[in-house]
Amino acid sequence: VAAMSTGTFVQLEPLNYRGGARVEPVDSSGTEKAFEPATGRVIATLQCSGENEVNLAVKSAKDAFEIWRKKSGMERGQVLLEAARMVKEQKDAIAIMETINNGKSIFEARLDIDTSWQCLEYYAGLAASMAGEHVQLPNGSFGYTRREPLGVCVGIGAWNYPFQIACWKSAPALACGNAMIFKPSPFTPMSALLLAEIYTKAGAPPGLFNVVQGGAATGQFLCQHRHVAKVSFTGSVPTGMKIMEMSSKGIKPVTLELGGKSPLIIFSDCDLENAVKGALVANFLTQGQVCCNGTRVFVQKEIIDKFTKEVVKQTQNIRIGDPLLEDTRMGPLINGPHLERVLGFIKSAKEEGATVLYGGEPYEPTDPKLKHGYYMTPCILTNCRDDMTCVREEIFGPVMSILSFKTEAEVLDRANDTTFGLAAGVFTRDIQRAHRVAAELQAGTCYINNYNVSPVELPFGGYKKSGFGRENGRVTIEYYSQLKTVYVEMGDVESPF
Ligand SMILES: NC(=O)C1=CN([C@@H]2O[C@H](COP(=O)(O)OP(=O)(O)OC[C@H]3O[C@@H](n4cnc5c(N)ncnc54)[C@H](O)[C@@H]3O)[C@@H](O)[C@H]2O)C=CC1
Repeated sequence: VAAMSTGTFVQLEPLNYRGGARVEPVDSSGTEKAFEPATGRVIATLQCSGENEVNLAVKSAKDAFEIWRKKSGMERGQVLLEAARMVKEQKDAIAIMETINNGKSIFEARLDIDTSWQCLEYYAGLAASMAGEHVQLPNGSFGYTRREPLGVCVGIGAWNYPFQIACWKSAPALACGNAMIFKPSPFTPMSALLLAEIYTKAGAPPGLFNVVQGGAATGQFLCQHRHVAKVSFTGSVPTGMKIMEMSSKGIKPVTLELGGKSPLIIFSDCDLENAVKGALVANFLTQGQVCCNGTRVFVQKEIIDKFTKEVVKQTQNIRIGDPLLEDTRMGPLINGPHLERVLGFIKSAKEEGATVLYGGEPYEPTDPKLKHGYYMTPCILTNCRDDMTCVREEIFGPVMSILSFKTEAEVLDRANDTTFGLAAGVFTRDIQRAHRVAAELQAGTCYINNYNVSPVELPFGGYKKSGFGRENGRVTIEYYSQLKTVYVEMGDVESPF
């Protein structure tokens, strides 16, 4: 599918997927360009799907749902398991596609594909054991519950983890017996198609997983469609609000995975080497474009100088460049406007009195073919205050803000003083403090002595404005199914009439 080196990929096939095959949309609501961030090349001009195409996709998904909902959990699990096997088998090709379209290093893209097939495997396993309850009632009567699918679900994805988001949404949806229509971000239209092809080859009925390309207009057609039962969204807070509002008109349940400005708290009794590594992992994966990043790094006063020195040293060593090269650890940002936005945050940080200890500049790799890519050096800010823009707002780029604190009570207050609540982290050797702090942090995921590890067995999702509903873990079954109660009368009807 994909060429092996940066600057050579050409998109030839249609980018919508409907009824088990790639198709061109029957109508359009405009066009969007997708780039190769490493070179700035346009690699695809998308036809954004119009209302007719969305209607066809929903119709096709509905047909597949009628077949799929009647399968046993075990049968559904077998298809998911085969799909997981194929993702694993095609890991390199999928990772290359992801790197070309997103810009993250091939090293990281491979890790994303690992969590993707693991997610498929995990829900394949759960599919077979989904069941209701039997409840005994007076006089031999009884009731039972059936865990039933919702119907046609819509997944809307962000551009930072295109393939992984498609898997995290579709695996639990399909395991529960739903069909899914997935709309990738128009910046990253490519890799969801590879997943669609895999599902079909693995034995999913045609239409069970359709891909519809487009931006806001296409997303609205999907959310407003009367035969769509649920929307699962990953993206920004403002768009999340719109999704919820649209879905409310149809009383449709939503899962919202939104942004964050997560705190990472480093106590003086920590293992410093691990804390430094943790801070880098919390800030610089995927060029810092990660929703759960721990971008507010609170460091206890006694160790802040030592910690900062080591963080800067290790940040300087991050190899930036062609993301398809094996030893690259940081690629380009997603596009030009986003790079400008991130650099703008650094400018305002300086104006508000922060010190740039390292990085935060546009970067031009030596390879001439990368000249028009969207690279920057990762940035460490110190002398930050809680009221600065760089500390309050989600930057979604490789920018770490270091803040000093004295006491546990103080840092908890400051860490929780945000409208977001996606994740949080604490580094300490004091086991009681670790759990006490984790219990007090207002966040959907709290890491103790690590950061940004997301095993599929654990639920992931937000508190506060970071959203609600969960992805991964057992609990996600609840978000893709509904419970039917069946009452069974064994005696006669007693009527007051
Ligand atoms: N909590 C999480 O799991 C994650 C959250 N994010 C958040 O996503 C944001 C970055 O992603 P972006 O793609 O820029 O976010 P975005 O909100 O601009 O777009 C997300 C998706 O929504 C679609 N969309 C835009 N307007 C729409 C509308 N009116 N109706 C329906 N769909 C619409 C877009 O085409 C795209 O597919 C960041 O704020 C980040 O924090 C990103 C990744 C993971």
